[in-house]
Amino acid sequence: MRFEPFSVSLSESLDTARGPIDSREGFLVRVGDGDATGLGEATPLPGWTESLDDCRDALERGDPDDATPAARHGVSLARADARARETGVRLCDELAAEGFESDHAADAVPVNATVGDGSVEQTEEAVRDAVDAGFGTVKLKVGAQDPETDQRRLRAARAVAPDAELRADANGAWTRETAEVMLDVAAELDVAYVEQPLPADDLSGHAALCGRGVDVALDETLASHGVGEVLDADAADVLVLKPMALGGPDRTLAAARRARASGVDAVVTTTIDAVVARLGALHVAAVIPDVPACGLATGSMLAADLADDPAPVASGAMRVPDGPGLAGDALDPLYF
Ligand SMILES: O=C(O)CCC(=O)c1ccccc1C(=O)O
Ligand SMILES: [Mg+2]
Repeated sequence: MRFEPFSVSLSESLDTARGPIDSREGFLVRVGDGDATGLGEATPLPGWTESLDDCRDALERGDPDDATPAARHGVSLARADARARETGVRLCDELAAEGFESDHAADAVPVNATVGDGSVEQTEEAVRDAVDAGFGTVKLKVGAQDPETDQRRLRAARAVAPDAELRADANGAWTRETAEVMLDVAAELDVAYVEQPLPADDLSGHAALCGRGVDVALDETLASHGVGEVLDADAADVLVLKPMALGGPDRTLAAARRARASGVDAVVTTTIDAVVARLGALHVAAVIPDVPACGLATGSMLAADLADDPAPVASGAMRVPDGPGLAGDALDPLYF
């Protein structure tokens, strides 16, 4: 296994209730050689994964595990890519063959637009742009400002996007009292789900919010408590699966399977990764039958990427690249 560091900047910072995300640092991971070379990416984001230092240490020692999910993701993705390339199939077909309920992966995945925190006017403009670009689903970052401003932002979004599926992601910012008020407003505006309304550790608080007329999705809680605990606590209607935070494509599909078996839906998103991990997440999403819109439309947030995007967003969806592996020969310059 070989790895090398990279850094990519966002063209505009993504403002969230946990602060802005301005750039992403990580490692490109390679395993094998020749036609059986596989490519992976380890791009840690503290809060969801280990630190950059701990990620590098785990890759250097060659022993990434569940305590270093980004490092494990890099290696697991590279190995799966190598297997797919050796077999001559798309990564998603290789992953499907390894066992979801179907052995058939989709050719395209619906994706949501991601609208960062901002003024009511900025929010309105970004939602309008997303609808004009063909997105059927729009996710708003909320929780950084006062609840009244977020309510105005949600109302403005609904007004300019009457037919869109709206979602809101509070990144754990609210108290239980604020969350109750905000979920009631979200229900009135027919918001599909509110993601991480309460801090990650508040399993019982989230369980109490379920059934208020708007679905509850959990993201950060999965990184700290794991899928089993969340499902056992009936704390979510939807799981937000980030392959980088869960330790790789294999772990992500296992989580999706467990969620579906419990009647809980699963969407796949990125931690705003570079092209390799973004494509990996796209292949994972393609394996989940009838996956709802996923948070994978994050490539356009990067000022520059490691390679041209082989799966650009068009009309609110991403086409899964032809294989073999992640993207056929489109990423050739990154393999060596
Ligand atoms: O889900 C999306 O639309 C994009 C991804 C996203 O919001 C995100 C990106 C980086 C870190 C955290 C998050 C998050 O979902 O909270
Ligand atoms: Mg989230």
